[in-house]
Amino acid sequence: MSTTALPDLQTLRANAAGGAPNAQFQLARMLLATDVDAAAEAFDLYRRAAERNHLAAQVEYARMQLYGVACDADPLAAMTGLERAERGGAAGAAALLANIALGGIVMDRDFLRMGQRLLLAAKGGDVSAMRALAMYFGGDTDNPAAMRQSRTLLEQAARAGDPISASLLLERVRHGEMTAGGELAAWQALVAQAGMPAIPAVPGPVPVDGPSRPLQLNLEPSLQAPMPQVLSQSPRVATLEGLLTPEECRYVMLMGAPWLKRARVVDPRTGEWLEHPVRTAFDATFNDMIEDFPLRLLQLRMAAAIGIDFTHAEQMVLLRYLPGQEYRPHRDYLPPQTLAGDRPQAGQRATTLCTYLCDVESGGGTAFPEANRVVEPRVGRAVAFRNTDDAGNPDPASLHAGAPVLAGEKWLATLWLRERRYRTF
Ligand SMILES: O=C(O)CCC(=O)C(=O)O
Ligand SMILES: [Fe+2]
Repeated sequence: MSTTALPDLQTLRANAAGGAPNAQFQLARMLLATDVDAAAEAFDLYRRAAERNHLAAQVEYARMQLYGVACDADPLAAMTGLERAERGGAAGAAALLANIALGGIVMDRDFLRMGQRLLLAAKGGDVSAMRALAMYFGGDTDNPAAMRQSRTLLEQAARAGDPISASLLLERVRHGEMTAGGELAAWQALVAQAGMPAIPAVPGPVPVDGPSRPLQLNLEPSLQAPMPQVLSQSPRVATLEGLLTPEECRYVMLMGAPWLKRARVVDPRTGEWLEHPVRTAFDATFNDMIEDFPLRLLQLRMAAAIGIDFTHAEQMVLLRYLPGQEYRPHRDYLPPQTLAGDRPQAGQRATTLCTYLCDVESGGGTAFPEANRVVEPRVGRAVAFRNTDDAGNPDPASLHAGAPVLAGEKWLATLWLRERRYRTF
């Protein structure tokens, strides 16, 4: 990141109009950060700078193409642009390509190549890649070398200004999984400055202090999931214990917390989104821009655990319930108007997977009245249920509710899985 002061807007505009790629890039970035209506202008500026071989502009231009900002989404064009930027040495391009590859739509799900790309990106200073590798190595709590590597990567990302990494380090210290070093105050300052919300305590395993094994970067085993335990056949309900690790739960909460707002529901008669007493929690949607490599990788595991490909998943939703908040009995399948407006070719929300991200002091179970079962929230546990019958028709027996939280907080990640592919990359 450049430490030199940015030129003023007028000078930038003049230089950008004169065709200077760096001015075009900086102006586009400034416009996107300050003016929601300037996306089209920024897109054009990035395109022009990208054509003149400005690497960071190539990455940002491709990002807009990938997410369909100020243009129709074009993942294939994004990939081509990113490969060009990667060849030029853009760390951000390598990280984004690894992200795209996880979808397995426009690129192969080549886990070895993804790992290499993350290493390259992290070496080049990309904080999202550092975080992704830190999460991967941090899963190996009985290998001291892996835990050291994980910590080093998080520290690097925190030094580069990433508040998520700083929060992850602080959570490890908070739960005695790691001793604080001299940078503790810097992490705290970073987290405070970013306004990171507090998350509930989710203690993880304390790393062992034994002999180290050699480090390996093999992402594929990250997809291994616990076996579903069937609770009911009709409606079809199953639970999965330990689908996410405690640190992954923290990760999901930290990534989503800044975006939480009062939840709304679809009016089944009009298809309109409304605030309603039926759902009184706070929610946040992990849109494409938030969905980084670790978030996509853990969704891949969640979907695979119930035999569905990740690409069928709608954007994951984070829910946070305070005492008294609940989600009254409802069904997850979409009314025809809503379905028609949101990728109808993907079909119904055939399956729901809810993963509890923390323990709840009291209350907050997920109730299935037709099955006479209640699933209690437990950190890392998931409950999966079918919303349609075998013929694909909405199944009214899929009725369920999030019971009121009585004490503590309930944080939950919900994945709604369509019958067919929903994602574009
Ligand atoms: O909070 C719960 O336990 C249920 C959540 C739910 O029904 C949903 O997210 O669709
Ligand atoms: Fe639901």
